[in-house]
Amino acid sequence: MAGPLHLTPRLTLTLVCLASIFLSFPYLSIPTSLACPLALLAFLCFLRRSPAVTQRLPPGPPQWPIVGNLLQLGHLPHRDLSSLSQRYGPLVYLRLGNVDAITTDDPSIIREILLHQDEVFASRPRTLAAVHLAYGCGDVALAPLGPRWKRMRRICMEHLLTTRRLDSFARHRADESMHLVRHVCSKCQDRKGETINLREVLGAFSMNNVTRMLLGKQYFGAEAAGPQEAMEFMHITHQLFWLLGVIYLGDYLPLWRWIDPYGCERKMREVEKRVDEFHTRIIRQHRKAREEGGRTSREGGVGAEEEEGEMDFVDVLLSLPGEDGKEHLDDVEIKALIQDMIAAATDTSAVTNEWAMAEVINHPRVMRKVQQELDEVVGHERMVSESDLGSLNYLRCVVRETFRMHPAGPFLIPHESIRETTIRGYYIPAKTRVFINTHGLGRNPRVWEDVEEFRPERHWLGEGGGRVEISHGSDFKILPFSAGKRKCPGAPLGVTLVLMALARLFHCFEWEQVGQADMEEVYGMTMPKAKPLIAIASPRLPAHLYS
Ligand code: HEM
Repeated sequence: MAGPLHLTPRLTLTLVCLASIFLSFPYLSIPTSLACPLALLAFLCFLRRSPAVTQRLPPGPPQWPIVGNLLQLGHLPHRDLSSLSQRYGPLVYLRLGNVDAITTDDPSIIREILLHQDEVFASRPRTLAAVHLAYGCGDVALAPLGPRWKRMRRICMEHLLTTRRLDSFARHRADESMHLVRHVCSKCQDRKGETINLREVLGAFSMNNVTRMLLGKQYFGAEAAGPQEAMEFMHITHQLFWLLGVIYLGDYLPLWRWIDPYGCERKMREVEKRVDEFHTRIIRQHRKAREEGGRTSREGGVGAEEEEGEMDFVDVLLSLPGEDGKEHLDDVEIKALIQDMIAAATDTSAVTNEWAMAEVINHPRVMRKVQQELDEVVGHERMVSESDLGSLNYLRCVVRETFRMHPAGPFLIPHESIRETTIRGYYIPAKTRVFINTHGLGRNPRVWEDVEEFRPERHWLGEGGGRVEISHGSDFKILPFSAGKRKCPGAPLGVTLVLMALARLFHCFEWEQVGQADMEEVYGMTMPKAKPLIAIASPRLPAHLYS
């Protein structure tokens, strides 16, 4: 099939295409002398693809040689894929470099993938970021389907994220909710009218809640671990999120991986090393504390069950037996789980809270209704507590609407098929990458009316309609925590952190927008606002409640 290579129109197109990648893709820039031989080699591979297979694939946009549809993905790929879905239908096929991919924003196709064919589609691609930043895919979130993922997920479900364990941290969460209120209060009382950077405030709230559970430490605030450690921790986690979110060309065109002109893989290795040192230190400190205590749980003469309830996650992991009769889990397994808990829990809830605050502050009508509900359910003589959250149905609609418009994971975490299959008669090859476009789903005009309008009432079940659920329903029209084997195991905790922060902030303060509302997003593993949310707060409850 691949004859002698003249400068045919197709080859010319190929080379033009390569030139445009070098110009347009931030992680590629290679000398032309290297580009040409690579281009020819990749071009031959392209020509060898069987047209018979392509014919049975789902519809999709025409592909460029070598890069396929990579150039169609800009800096907001979820929006680019939505446009393709609107044009080509509910199931779209793409060729991203040498990777087969499908995307969908349609509830029935999503149900097919996550429910009916969960066995086929519940794996993960082995990306370079996952290899470097998740201990060789040895964690839960980025691990391919298999016995190791199953075991690690079971540890999460049976030992870390159980209702009993999460209940045992309720006191810490209550402390952190009060700390959140005081943090904001200090800004509006000392310097009246001072603007508040809600990204910082909400980021610290999520981070402290997670590090208290995980490491037994608060990182920002009164009992903080120390400014240097906190800064280091924040810096590493930011780098980690950024690298996990990057669409790295080396994952799609491995031939060019070694060029890495912007040093992306080098950065991954650097962060990998720093993260590993950080985790090694945490484990060492915990082991030392356990040795000094001379036991596996805290002193004080309480019963073993009660003591175990007070262990932080690292303590729990250190106390678990390992595989094949080993006395303990391997350090690498513990580190991979610590890594997952930090990465999966902090950013998701902080990003959701910032979007919800931005939308509500931008819609004074919604803010009044949220506060009216809080005043009815909680009143003005006490703070909101976790037991109130189930009764705040309008606030729950606000969170649902936030997830519709601003899902924390715009593509969930991309799935991968383990074997070939068909969907609606279309052939889907093995190892196809699956981009379930939750951003596109929430703004799909075939599913929702007035998609750009923030209107929590659309989720209202009516008086006596029961509690508004925040995770997905059987209609798959909204999917904040996914479904099936890979669904988020931290959803109940995530919902509590989101509802609690919002309830406290709207119950305790009036909010005023600073400048123009700005609702632009940036793409990443999570999808934050492009600019941090800045607002002005003033207290609305009696002064003694803030002290
Ligand atoms: C508002 C908060 C949260 C949101 C919106 C969220 C959302 C998600 C989403 C969309 C996924 C990917 C599911 C898929 O690929 O199909 C996921 C996976 C995961 N989440 Fe969450 N999450 C949140 C909070 C948490 C918390 C608090 C924890 C743990 C403490 C957690 C732990 C995990 C883990 C371990 C996975 C990987 C599951 C697997 O691959 O088997 N998440 N989450």
